[in-house]
Amino acid sequence: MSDEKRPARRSGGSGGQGARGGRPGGQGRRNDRPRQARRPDPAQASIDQPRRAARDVLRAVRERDAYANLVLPGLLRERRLDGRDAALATELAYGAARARGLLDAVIARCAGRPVEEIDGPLLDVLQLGAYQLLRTRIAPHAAVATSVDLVRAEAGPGKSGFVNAVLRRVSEKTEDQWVEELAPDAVADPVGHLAFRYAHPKWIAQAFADSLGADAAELQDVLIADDARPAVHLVARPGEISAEELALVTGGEVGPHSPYAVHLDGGDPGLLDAVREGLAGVQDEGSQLVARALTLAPLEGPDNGRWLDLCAGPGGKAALLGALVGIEGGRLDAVEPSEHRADLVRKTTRDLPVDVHVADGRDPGLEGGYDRILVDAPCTGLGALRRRPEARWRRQPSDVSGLVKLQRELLASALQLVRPGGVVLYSTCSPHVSETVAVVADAVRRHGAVALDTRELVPGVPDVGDGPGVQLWPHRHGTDAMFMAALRRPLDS
Ligand SMILES: C[S@@+](CC[C@H](N)C(=O)[O-])C[C@H]1O[C@@H](n2cnc3c(N)ncnc32)[C@H](O)[C@@H]1O
Repeated sequence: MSDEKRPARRSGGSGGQGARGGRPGGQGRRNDRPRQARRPDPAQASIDQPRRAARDVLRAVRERDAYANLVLPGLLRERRLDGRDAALATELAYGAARARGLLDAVIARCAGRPVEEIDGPLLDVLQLGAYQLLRTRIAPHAAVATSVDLVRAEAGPGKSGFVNAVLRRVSEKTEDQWVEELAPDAVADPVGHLAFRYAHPKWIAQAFADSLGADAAELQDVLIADDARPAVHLVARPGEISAEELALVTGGEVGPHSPYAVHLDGGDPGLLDAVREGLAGVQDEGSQLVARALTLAPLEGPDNGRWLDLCAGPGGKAALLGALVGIEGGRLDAVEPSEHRADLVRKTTRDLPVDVHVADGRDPGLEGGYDRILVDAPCTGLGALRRRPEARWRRQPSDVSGLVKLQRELLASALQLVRPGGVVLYSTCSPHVSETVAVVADAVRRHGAVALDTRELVPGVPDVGDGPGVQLWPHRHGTDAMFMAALRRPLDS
């Protein structure tokens, strides 16, 4: 792990000081009485708050299938953690959630048993401790002692002794040494080796390698990019504000690929006036390129301004398409089967010429004859793993086939709803070839759709693959790994 990704060594409190030797007033034997029996000591209570918060996030992910990035902000607010404490809690919770596979392999070796045989609450703390030991500069004695404290407070000294013993073993080697010892051989199984080293399930690393094809040497770069926190991308709403103006008022930088994109260094974009006033939204630059590609695709015959977004929730692309079709005097129909997500589309597209329909895109009950249709299909989301720390461990290879069936059906429906000579743009936030080129090839074969050279629809964007589809990558473009392919319905069909 590079130094800039490590939390700074802390001069006390939550970080570098050992809890045993370094506690304020903590000389000699530790007091083993339950926490509530101790004299309240605000300074001491604050020591473990970030780790408690991180532990509680891991627990929510394990017990309730919660999303770490949705649970953590609420916990930080509720417990009034901010500044360095909030940063530490975030680094530990997200870092441990991402690195789970690697951490579990090390923990299993040190515990002498599979992690499935370790109590869930203990495993949460072990993962947190192992993460600190292997991937941060937090002093080992602090990482171990604070983990022991977390367990002792809840489960008593017997279990904390187990945690102490396992983490001490973990601390005997560096991350590189553990990888050397536990990872599959780099020559015999290069993908398995990189997957282990960069803490990804092998099937996901293999999916990236398959999609990269001849460029699979870049696999390491993709896996590293997946662990980097994505920059905040804003979209300047066409007709409301230009990207240059938006950059000026937000202090951001105009994005390199989309004419609507502005990149911010960080901060909460929801607090920006431009976002609150609806002049701009938060949207990955790759998603902006997808929406724009649909608008640039050449039609046979005139564009009558009837556009359709067949999988619209929560409405990011519908908002961009709605603004663009509005400039031409047209309208967008937006289809979304989930009531809740359809509501989000309504909110995102208010004041735009967009009609939201709660319906199944496979049979939405709309009259055909559309000029342009976007099928931004439900997918595994393997191209946006960096946004959800635990997502890589939640997804299963068995998810793919059900999604592929739905993707094919949605694309077939779109090819029915588009007029002859009109264009369908199929996209996924996954680079898995079963969800991307294979779905498109199936549509060409079965429905006689004509594949257009989609590279021409992302002008100026380099390294998008050999065509006709376009594959974006975080390590090449700074975007999610979005795929897109434009298909035209033949005039004589
Ligand atoms: C990848 S998301 C779309 C993101 C959206 N285009 C945006 O930019 O905000 C896929 C959407 O398809 C919806 N969906 C799932 N099954 C569907 C179906 N049978 N027909 C239409 N949409 C469906 C999901 O609820 C989800 O909102």
